[in-house]
Amino acid sequence: MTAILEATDVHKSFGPTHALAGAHMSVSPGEVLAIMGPSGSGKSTLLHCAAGILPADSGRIMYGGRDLTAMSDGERSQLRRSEFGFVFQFGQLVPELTCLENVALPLRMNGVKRREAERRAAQWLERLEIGDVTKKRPGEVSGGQGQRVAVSRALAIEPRVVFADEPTGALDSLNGEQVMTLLTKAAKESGAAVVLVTHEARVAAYSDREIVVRDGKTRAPEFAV
Ligand SMILES: Nc1ncnc2c1ncn2[C@@H]1O[C@H](COP(=O)(O)OP(=O)(O)OP(=O)(O)O)[C@@H](O)[C@H]1O
Repeated sequence: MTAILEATDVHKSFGPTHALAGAHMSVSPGEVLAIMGPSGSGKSTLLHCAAGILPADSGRIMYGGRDLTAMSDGERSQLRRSEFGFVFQFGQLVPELTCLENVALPLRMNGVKRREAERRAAQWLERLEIGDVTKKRPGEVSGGQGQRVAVSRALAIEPRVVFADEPTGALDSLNGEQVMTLLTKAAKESGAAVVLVTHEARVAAYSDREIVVRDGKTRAPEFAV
């Protein structure tokens, strides 16, 4: 299938650190891609560049036929808001809002009216099997429940690509497995592509395909030593 997102020969430095030195990745609709590799190898930097959060120094990032690197900051943030979903390891929920309001927030930012946004948010919380947390604030739910709220929030806008950076990094293995099962199932059902950064093989096992980053360069795992 044609890739929805494709990064080619991406370079990115932070001062003297060459975080990416010729990285490639591509993901198709409905596909779960795992980006693996040791700590500091450049996995998160590749995800951030591919999602248009960080500007690459050079290389090409094509999303649905458009070059992300040629877009204005405004166009890129509009794209992130309306077509990309994000799940990170920590601290992504707004502590003052209820779980329901957290999930409804990206919909509200895309112009959906409050009542409709909260109706859809409640459906997502049900799908992620946490319908009972709607009125609670993030500080009042468990780590596993909080991560499911984060997944609900990422999926609520029905994104075409979900970027997940160590989404289970702060969870025990049972909660981690549940979050990965629900995330990949919900993404598959909606035809979204998933770009998953992890250094754990048991998390990467949920992917359809893996690439490995070493010293800022990517390769398929069979070539990695
Ligand atoms: N904002 C930044 N400023 C300076 N250096 C950075 C920044 N972000 C990343 N780096 C450096 O770039 C390199 C790649 O970092 P990156 O976070 O992409 O690695 P990673 O593979 O995701 O690591 P980890 O698994 O530990 O999260 C590292 O040497 C890191 O220290």
